[in-house]
Amino acid sequence: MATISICFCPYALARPRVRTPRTPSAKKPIPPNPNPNHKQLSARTIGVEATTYTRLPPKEDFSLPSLLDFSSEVKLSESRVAVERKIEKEIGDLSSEEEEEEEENGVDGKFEVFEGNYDSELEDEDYEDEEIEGVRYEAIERGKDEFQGSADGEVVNFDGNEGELEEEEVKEKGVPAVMRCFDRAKIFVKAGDGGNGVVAMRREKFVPLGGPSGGDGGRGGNVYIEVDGSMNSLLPFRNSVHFRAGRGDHGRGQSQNGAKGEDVVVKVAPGTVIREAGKEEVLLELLHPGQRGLLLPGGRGGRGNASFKSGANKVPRIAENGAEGPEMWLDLELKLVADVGIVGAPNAGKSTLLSVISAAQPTIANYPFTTLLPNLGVVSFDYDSTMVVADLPGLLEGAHRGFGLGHEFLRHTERCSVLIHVVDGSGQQPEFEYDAVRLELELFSPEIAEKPYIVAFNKMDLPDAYEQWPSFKESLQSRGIEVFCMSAVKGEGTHEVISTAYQLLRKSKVTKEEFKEDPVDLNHVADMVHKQQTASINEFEISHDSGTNTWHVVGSGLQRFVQMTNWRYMDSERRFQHVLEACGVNKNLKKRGVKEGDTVLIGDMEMVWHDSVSGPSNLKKGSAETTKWAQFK
Ligand SMILES: Nc1nc2c(ncn2[C@@H]2O[C@H](COP(=O)(O)OP(=O)(O)OP(=O)(O)O)[C@@H](O)[C@H]2O)c(=O)[nH]1
Ligand SMILES: [Mg+2]
Repeated sequence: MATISICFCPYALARPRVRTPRTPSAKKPIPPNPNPNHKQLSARTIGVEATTYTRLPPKEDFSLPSLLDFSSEVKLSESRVAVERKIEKEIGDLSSEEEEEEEENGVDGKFEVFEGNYDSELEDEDYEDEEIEGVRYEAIERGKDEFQGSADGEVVNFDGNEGELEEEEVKEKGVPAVMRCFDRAKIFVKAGDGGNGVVAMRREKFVPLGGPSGGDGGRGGNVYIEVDGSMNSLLPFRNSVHFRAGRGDHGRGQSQNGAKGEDVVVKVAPGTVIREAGKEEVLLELLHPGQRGLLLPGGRGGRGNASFKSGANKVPRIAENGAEGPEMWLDLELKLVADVGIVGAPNAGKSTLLSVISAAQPTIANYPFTTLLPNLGVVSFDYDSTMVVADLPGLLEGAHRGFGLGHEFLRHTERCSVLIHVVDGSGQQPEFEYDAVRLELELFSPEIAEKPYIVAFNKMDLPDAYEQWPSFKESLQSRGIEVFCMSAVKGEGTHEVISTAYQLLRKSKVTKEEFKEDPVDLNHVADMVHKQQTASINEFEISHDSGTNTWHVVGSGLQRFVQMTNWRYMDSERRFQHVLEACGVNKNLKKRGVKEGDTVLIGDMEMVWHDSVSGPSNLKKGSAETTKWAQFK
């Protein structure tokens, strides 16, 4: 008689910035740059008011002793740190250490297995040591842990994988963590495993031969993804990375099925784009608050022995493990959903404008990069006419090469329909400032540059701006650009700016509605996973590693069958042999020339092939060949 061997194998797998003095008396001439192409840094002092920066001074300027002597010199890195600290404080415990890994969702798994009280005659008939014609595999228990899962409730350990991925993550240098995490996140989601089915026999007074009564395991919890209108960043994912749905309860005696595992809902901000980690293809794009989709369906519960009862096998001693819930790492990227985006050089007055036109209270201060993260505000005109406006961090010349901060956030304008370009009218060269920012937008994305926009010439309350306005206006108008003047601080002229933006928005909305797309299916990822889960057991591929005499049988249906086989029960092995025979694995292997002693790998299972010497005459009543096994679903 042939020996069968089955063994389990573990599855592997500062920039410095110069601030000009604020008091007129402290004005210092800006040193000429030796580079003729270098345009003068528009850093100047206007009373106690703003200084607009359109570019960072070249590095060598910082080593000039004359500049180092400035008593009022402030380094950007310092101001950035200060502002960052402030932001971290605002968002509460975000600066605290990384959260401990969540507790594993495993179930203690203390369930009773009822066995016994079955007809001894049946036992003799059904459970004699039978043989099947052809080949057989022998189980070798390689590690206790692998088996423990099926009996005691699995505690699934993902640490290996997670660790690897986290280690691989390359930290972007130069961008503070709070900014990196504002609109990007990497999360791990896992649907719950199904609960195990059990073998139990009904033992009741006056009910002789009660028969099998082992209940099925409960289905694992699902992972849902939902758009939460109150969120406007992905910062919460900085502290919680792992989302695991609950495991289904195991079945119990008296035909009691296990309860379904707890679902988990991952809440994201409107405008979040979801990709599988490391891949380009977009899985989901979530735009509207309240949208909800099923991301990963929970694993099926394993069947208990009551489900295996049939005419030919009245007392089955077999139960399945619950199916493992699917898992994946996801890259989340947020592109804010705002109707209007305010862009411009640092310190131009963008946040001031937002604070005047909406109830938003962004931080406003007379230094560049006050705004480190985009701010959103809602502008209401009437009861039903509102628009969402985003104030973005300032843009510098060279932003596309990584200068300043604004470029990091330009992608948030991708979803805006209209842009308001704020120019600091009191700057030395407002037109140059305008052109520099415009160029950056074009370099970032031609699509953004094509969006309708208006120019708002700000700080008209200052004499310098007032003086420069006529020439600026003339120059831009001659280029066909719509330009407005305003004083954001005083709230003068802002209404014209914002109403024009609203008119443009309405126009673009009308055009967009003409091309309305079909409603999006948010469950398609789950459908894809479900399709994989229900793949036919007959679909598999066999590959051969001639060097090591190893055969790999790959097929998701077959692999799931192997994972759900609970070797603890005596009929499991017979069913296993039967299924491999029935789905054609044995036949295919023989056809491909498998030899005695070769290793066959199916999923996590390692088996040794033995040519059986037994023939058809060895088959006995109740053997795997004659027993009708419940179909594997
Ligand atoms: N006089 C005058 N000052 C203004 C006006 N608008 C803004 N400011 C000042 O300009 C400075 C910068 O304003 P912010 O609104 O923080 O500028 P910002 O464009 O948001 O700057 P970043 O966030 O650093 O890019 C502040 O000191 C404001 O008080 C204005 O219309 N007139
Ligand atoms: Mg700002």
